[in-house]
Amino acid sequence: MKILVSDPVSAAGIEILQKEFTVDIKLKLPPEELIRIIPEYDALVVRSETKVTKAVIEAANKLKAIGRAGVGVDNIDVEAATQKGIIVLNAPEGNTIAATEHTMAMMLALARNIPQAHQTMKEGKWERGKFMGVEMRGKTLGILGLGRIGTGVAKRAMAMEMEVIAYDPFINADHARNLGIELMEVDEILTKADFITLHLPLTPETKNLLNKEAFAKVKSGVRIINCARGGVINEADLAEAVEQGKVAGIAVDVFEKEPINPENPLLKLEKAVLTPHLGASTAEAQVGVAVDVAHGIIAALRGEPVMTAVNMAPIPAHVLKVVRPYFELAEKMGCLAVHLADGRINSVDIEYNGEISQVDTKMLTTALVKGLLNPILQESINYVNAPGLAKARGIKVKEIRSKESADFANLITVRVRTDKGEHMVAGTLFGQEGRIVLIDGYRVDVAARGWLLLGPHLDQPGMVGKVGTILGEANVNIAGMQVGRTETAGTNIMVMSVEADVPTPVMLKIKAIDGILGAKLVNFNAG
Ligand SMILES: NC(=O)c1ccc[n+]([C@@H]2O[C@H](COP(=O)([O-])OP(=O)(O)OC[C@H]3O[C@@H](n4cnc5c(N)ncnc54)[C@H](O)[C@@H]3O)[C@@H](O)[C@H]2O)c1
Ligand SMILES: O=C(O)[C@H](O)COP(=O)(O)O
Repeated sequence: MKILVSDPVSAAGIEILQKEFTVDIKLKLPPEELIRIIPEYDALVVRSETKVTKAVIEAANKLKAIGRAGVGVDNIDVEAATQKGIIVLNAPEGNTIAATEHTMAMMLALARNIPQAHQTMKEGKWERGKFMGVEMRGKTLGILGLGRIGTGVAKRAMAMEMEVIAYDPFINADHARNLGIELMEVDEILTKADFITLHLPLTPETKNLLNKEAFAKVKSGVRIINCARGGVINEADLAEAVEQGKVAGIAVDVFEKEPINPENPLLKLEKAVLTPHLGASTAEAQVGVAVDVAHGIIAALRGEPVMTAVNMAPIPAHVLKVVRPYFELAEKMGCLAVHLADGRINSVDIEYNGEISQVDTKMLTTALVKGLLNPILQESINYVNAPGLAKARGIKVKEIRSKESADFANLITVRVRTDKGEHMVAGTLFGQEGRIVLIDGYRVDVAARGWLLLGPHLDQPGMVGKVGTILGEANVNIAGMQVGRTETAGTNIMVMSVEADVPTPVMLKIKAIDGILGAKLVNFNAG
């Protein structure tokens, strides 16, 4: 598989990718060139410079994953990617400290006019009277967006004896209070804060959050720091507020257009401290995000769940710990169930019994649906597109969770209903190994790997021998065999692990044996 890296990403991440894939590094690609070459690639790795537009995504016929070595994904058309089943993942934690520290540096530089004073020194001047600053201690800092970076800034500001207030509608007020931060609405922050710092993503909701109307409400002499995204503040309105003296100064790292347009009004302001999007520019952060994004890309290309995907529901760590060992089993169970089923699938019920039912099992359900669709659809199925593809095919997926579990500590049961009948498979973990323990009500114990030949048959002598003879004549080795029985005698199921694919003519011979009630071959290696 081939990966394109189109922005500067640390060698630490590239080397991880190169161990498994061919990696092309092509920087500063013009948009039309990116569109031209993207069909060759299975994954794309970017930072904030490459614009992954709808047109790029439409041209990307092989693309399975887009990795962002950093946090903000506003340069990627996530919706278009989701519609195409492309996983978009980021590296949200690697640059948190770097961006937090840059914010503090910008705030202090702004409060003490450091860049402006430095510039006069370089010009051979000694202008002590010109650069009167303000202290941070005792001032109110308003934080817009109390996520990873916002919280880091809050903690550091409190160490400098600032009062911290914050706006974040998605943060629990008790959580904020425990940190010593009072949550407020934006307007209240505008009227109270001496310093305002932004740590919000750029989304349709946050675009132009600080505009002319907002600047009309701010405390006169407020200082504003933006190390989040250009576009969250309207630059023209900000420049006007600074020129009018309503805003005493600004420190800005991110711009509506990057690289910055030479006409940008912020460039002309004396009371502006500006850096060219350097928030994540530390050696440590770049290694961190590159390594994290490399692991995310590898997981995505292997078809495993991606913990940092932004177009999949995130899985909290305590849930992940419980469900992670079951991902592969769930996927294989889906694969087995779809092989058993004849006809059009109407619904899939997945029941979780035991301890596992006590956590959110949505991602396991997605794994199972992925395994179920993989053998029947041409396109590549992943954790992003599986639920949508099932829905588009009219398959109703239902989860049932119950703490009760009769014979096993944990059991996953899938029932597939088609227009021709119903089939079921149940599985559990023995230690770390996934085992299938029920097939259509027959008690079995098989590992879900390799090739599995299933032969429901009449409970009469000689059945296994006849199948074994046909396989032997076809030179197909049997690695393991068992017969599943139900309480009610009459029919059994033979389950054979075979060491190679069974050719169709051989399967037809097996199906034709008198007493065999339809044989199936499941290839767990596929997909
Ligand atoms: N300058 C840089 O180099 C640099 C580096 C890293 C991150 N960033 C930017 O900083 C932003 C924040 O990063 P983070 O790691 O703290 O992310 P985060 O996801 O941890 O925090 C973002 C916070 O914003 C809040 N939020 C989201 N939508 C909101 C809305 N409509 N109104 C109010 N609050 C909203 C969320 O609840 C969350 O708490 C990123 O989105 C990125 O754009 C910039
Ligand atoms: O969102 C981010 O992670 C930062 O803005 C960093 O962007 P960069 O990777 O382009 O430096």
